[in-house]
Amino acid sequence: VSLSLSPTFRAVFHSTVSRSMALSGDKRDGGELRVFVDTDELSTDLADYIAELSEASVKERGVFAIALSGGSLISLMGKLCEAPYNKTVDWAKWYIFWVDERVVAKNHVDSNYKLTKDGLLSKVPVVPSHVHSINDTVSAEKAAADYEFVLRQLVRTRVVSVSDISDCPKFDLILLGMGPDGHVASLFPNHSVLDEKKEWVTFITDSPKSPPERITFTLPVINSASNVAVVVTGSSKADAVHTVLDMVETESPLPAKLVQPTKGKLVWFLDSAAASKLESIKFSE
Ligand SMILES: O=C1O[C@H](COP(=O)(O)O)[C@@H](O)[C@H](O)[C@H]1O
Repeated sequence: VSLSLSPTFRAVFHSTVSRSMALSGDKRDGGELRVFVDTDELSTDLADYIAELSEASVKERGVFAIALSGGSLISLMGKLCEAPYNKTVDWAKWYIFWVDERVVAKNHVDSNYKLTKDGLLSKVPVVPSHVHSINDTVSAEKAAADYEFVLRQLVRTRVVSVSDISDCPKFDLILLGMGPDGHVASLFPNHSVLDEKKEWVTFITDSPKSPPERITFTLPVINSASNVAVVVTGSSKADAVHTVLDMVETESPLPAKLVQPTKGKLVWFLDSAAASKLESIKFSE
């Protein structure tokens, strides 16, 4: 696909740049790629995407269980706080979780909870008791165990669905960002946590990105979701995007490449800077 960013092409650009991604060695149809001219257009489509999934899930199950990452994702979700979404989304039916969290106080500048509260949750009418953040008064190990316990209760009562092929929770939507090193959630390259198969929530104390202590959903939980979106912007991530989506051989796969929902739907949202090194997409002025 060769694309140009001419004004007449803009509308076509974000709606038709879609290709089937082969995400593993087998022949599964892997997912959808959406590329946007800029972060503003990406944010608009992301808000639509989340609102549509929320509506479908509330219709089907009566609730919407969504797990959020921190980082740049939260400001990219900002349009949800504006019209029409602030009024049309059924916020009272949302149950909110964190895919990963830094083990710091909830009012600490590094807290993913604080970021989300300031940037999103304080601006829309979510129900406080539906917001499930970690216990910030205990060790990383205990915080992960406590969080998994809470999750197990909510799976038991079906606030969060359960996978029909494993005992894992099946979130209606998991939203991920990706770092320039290819990490997603707090799953970092070459870290043993990538091999965790039994736990739903685990912890690390040696994150290469500060702060060192974090809790994170494991890959089996992420890959059991009904929908997973990976939202990536900026040129600093273009190499990692190319490595993952163009399936460049690496000694060990980048964590983002291991995001392969077993039965769910995967969508990558990229701005043109993040997509700039993709082989099948050429940009010109
Ligand atoms: O440390 C983290 O980084 C990733 C990526 O953040 P971004 O700012 O580069 O988008 C984020 O998804 C994760 O939740 C966070 O803990």
